[in-house]
Amino acid sequence: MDKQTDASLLDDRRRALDEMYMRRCLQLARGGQWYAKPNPMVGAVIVSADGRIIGEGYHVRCGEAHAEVNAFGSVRAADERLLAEATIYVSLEPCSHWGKTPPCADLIVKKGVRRVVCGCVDPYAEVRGRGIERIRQAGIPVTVGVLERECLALNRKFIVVSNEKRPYIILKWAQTANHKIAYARSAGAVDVEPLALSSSFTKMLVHKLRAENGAILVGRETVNADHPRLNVRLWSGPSPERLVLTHNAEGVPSWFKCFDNIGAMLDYLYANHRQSLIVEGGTVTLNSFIERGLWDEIRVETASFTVPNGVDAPELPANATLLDKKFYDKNTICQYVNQCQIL
Ligand SMILES: NC(=O)C1=CN([C@@H]2O[C@H](COP(=O)(O)OP(=O)(O)OC[C@H]3O[C@@H](n4cnc5c(N)ncnc54)[C@H](OP(=O)(O)O)[C@@H]3O)[C@@H](O)[C@H]2O)C=CC1
Ligand SMILES: Nc1c(N[C@@H]2O[C@H](COP(=O)(O)O)[C@@H](O)[C@H]2O)[nH]c(=O)[nH]c1=O
Ligand SMILES: [Zn+2]
Repeated sequence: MDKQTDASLLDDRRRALDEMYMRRCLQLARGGQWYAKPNPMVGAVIVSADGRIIGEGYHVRCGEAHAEVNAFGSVRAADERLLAEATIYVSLEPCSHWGKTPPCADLIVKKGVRRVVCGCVDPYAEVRGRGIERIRQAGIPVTVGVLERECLALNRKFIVVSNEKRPYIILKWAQTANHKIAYARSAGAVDVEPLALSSSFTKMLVHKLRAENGAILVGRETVNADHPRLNVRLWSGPSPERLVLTHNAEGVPSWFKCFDNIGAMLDYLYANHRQSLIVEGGTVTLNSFIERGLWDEIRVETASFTVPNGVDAPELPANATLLDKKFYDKNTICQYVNQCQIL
């Protein structure tokens, strides 16, 4: 075996090991999904020279310790001496700024590990490569970009908020097999029965989605037609803030906050630290987001039956890329992402 092959075999082995430990970081990071917001979810593991995980942690709650601090804190006293030869893996670049806690890059340098591996650069303007730079300047090698897509995807809401200064936008609708979202309404008709498209199981998933996102929006016609509650009743967790788009707020129930344009509504959500928004519809409202390219994810539930003469569902935008398709009894739920995004 020549030298070159030897070296590349070693590289392959190291890459595979790096990916394995980074997978554990990603798994740990998800523990922060409820309370880390609006901070990103981050996981870290510390691996001794003989490949044993001697410490691990994740960012549990906004304002409290970062993943790296918790990982170092979990190392047993008997294993402290192994740190000098250890590698720390972190799903996001270690921070370099004083936020609610001190910089993790400084802690890593102080602890004096042998190597640092991070999943992706922190897109947050105050960090964005400065954490990596600080560690390298202290003479510790840093590998960047292990499982990068997964690490970025995990925090896509945080990334959109940081880069676009607006909430992450999920367009969501349920439709019949012939792409109708509601029964047809004749002019002036009131109290047309809402079209039941979700099953009892997928309804539960809808409420889970509500609990995971900061705000939910409908158009005025949907308020008139459905009298929706839009709260979390079939799952546990906080209800999202409820919003309506309309040029005339008169008669809209008081639990809705009304806006007459999308820009002002997004600015309000950003200023109030709402990280994500579900746009429930109807079609006019969904299309006004699609026309402006203002969406990050689309979730479409399709039932197996058809109705004649209903309200047409929006057309999927050309850059919608299928990420996931799941089958639940007779219904399917497709999740699309915006191709223009980092994913
Ligand atoms: N199956 C499903 O998933 C869903 C079905 N539906 C169904 O959809 C039907 C209603 O849909 P549709 O008729 O398309 O109406 P919408 O619910 O989308 O409401 C349209 C109205 O919302 C306001 N609006 C929308 N976009 C903007 C904007 N960019 N700026 C300001 N105001 C805006 C306007 O109100 P105004 O005229 O007051 O200014 C507009 O007339 C209902 O029958 C409902 O049952 C609704 C949601 C989900
Ligand atoms: N009918 C229908 C949906 N309709 C949406 O849900 C709203 C009602 O919410 P709530 O009052 O909280 O139950 C309604 O106004 C419309 O926006 N959604 C779905 O996922 N599947 C369905 O089958
Ligand atoms: Zn940190």
